[in-house]
Amino acid sequence: MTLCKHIYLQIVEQRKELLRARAESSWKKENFKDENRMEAANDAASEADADPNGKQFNTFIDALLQESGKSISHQSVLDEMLTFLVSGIDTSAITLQFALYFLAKNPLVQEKALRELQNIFDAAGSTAVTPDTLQRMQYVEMIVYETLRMHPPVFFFLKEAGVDTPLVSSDLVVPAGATVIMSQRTLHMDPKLYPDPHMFDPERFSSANSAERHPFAYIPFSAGMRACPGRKFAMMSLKTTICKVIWNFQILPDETYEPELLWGLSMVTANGMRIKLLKR
Ligand code: HEM
Repeated sequence: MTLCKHIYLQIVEQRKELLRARAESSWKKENFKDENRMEAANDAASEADADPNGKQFNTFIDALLQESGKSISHQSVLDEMLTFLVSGIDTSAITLQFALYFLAKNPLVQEKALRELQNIFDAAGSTAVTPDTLQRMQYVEMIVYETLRMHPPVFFFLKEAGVDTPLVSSDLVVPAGATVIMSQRTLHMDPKLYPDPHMFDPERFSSANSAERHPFAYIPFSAGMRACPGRKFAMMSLKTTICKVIWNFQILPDETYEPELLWGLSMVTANGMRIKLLKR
C-alpha cells in the first residue's frame, strides 16, 4: 500500500507539472506574437506532453486535478485516484495469472484460441492488436469470462440496504440499514446455474449458451450503479495480453504446482503462480 501511495503521488506530481506546462505554453501563445518565441512555447508544450504523435491527451487524473479545490476537494481527488489504482492493478493481475493457469491446464482451449487468432490476423493481414481485431476475439473474451467466473478476484462485497428490501426468492425482507455480504464466487459455482462448475469451459459464455442466463447470475464486476467502472478497460487489457501470450508461446502446466488459495480482500495464491512457456 505504501508503494502504491508513493507511485500515485509521483503520477499526480507529473500530471500537475504537465498541466502547468500546457497552461504556460497557451499563455505564451496568446501573449507573444514573435515567431521564435512562439516556436519555443510550442516545443515546451510538446516536450511536456511527451506523446510521439504530438497529441494532447486529457487523462482522468488531469480532469480531476483541474477540478481540485473547485467542485471537489483536493483530498477527494487523491482518494479517487488511490481507489482507481488499488481497484485496477491487483484485480487484472490476478485474473491474468489464473487465465494463464487455466490455459496451461486446458491445451484444447489454447488451440482453439490460437486458431481464432490465426483467422483474425490472416483476415487483417497483420498481427497488430487493434480495436477492430480485439472486437473479433470472441473466444479469447470467453476465456476471460470463464476465468472470472471460476476465479473472481473480488469474490465478495458488502451492500447496505437503503430501504426495506424483500428478497424475490423467499419471504425474507432485508431491513433498511442492514449490511448484506454477497459472494459472487459462491454464485458462480452454483451447479444449477453452471453445471459441473469446477470444469473450465469457455463455451458457457458463447452467445447461445448465455442467452437464457439471468444477467445477475454472473457478476465478477458487480452490477448496478456501483459496478466496476474499469470493466471495459480491464477486458481490453486482459484480452490484449492473453492474445499476445497465446500467439507467441505454448503455455504448459508445471506438474509439481497446485495453487494454494488465500482468501483475503481479494482471492490470491499463497504460493505464487507457476506455468511454463515454450516459444512458438
Ligand atoms: C478483472 C479486473 C477487475 C475486476 C474483476 C473488478 C471488479 C470490481 C468489483 C466487483 C467492484 C465493485 C465492488 C463493490 O461493489 O464493493 C469494482 C469496483 C471498482 N473498480 Fe473494478 N475490477 C476490475 C478492474 C478494474 C480496473 C482496471 C479499474 C480502473 C481502471 C477498476 C476500477 C474500479 C473502481 C474505481 C471501483 C469502485 C467503483 C465505485 O465504488 O463506485 N477496476 N471492481
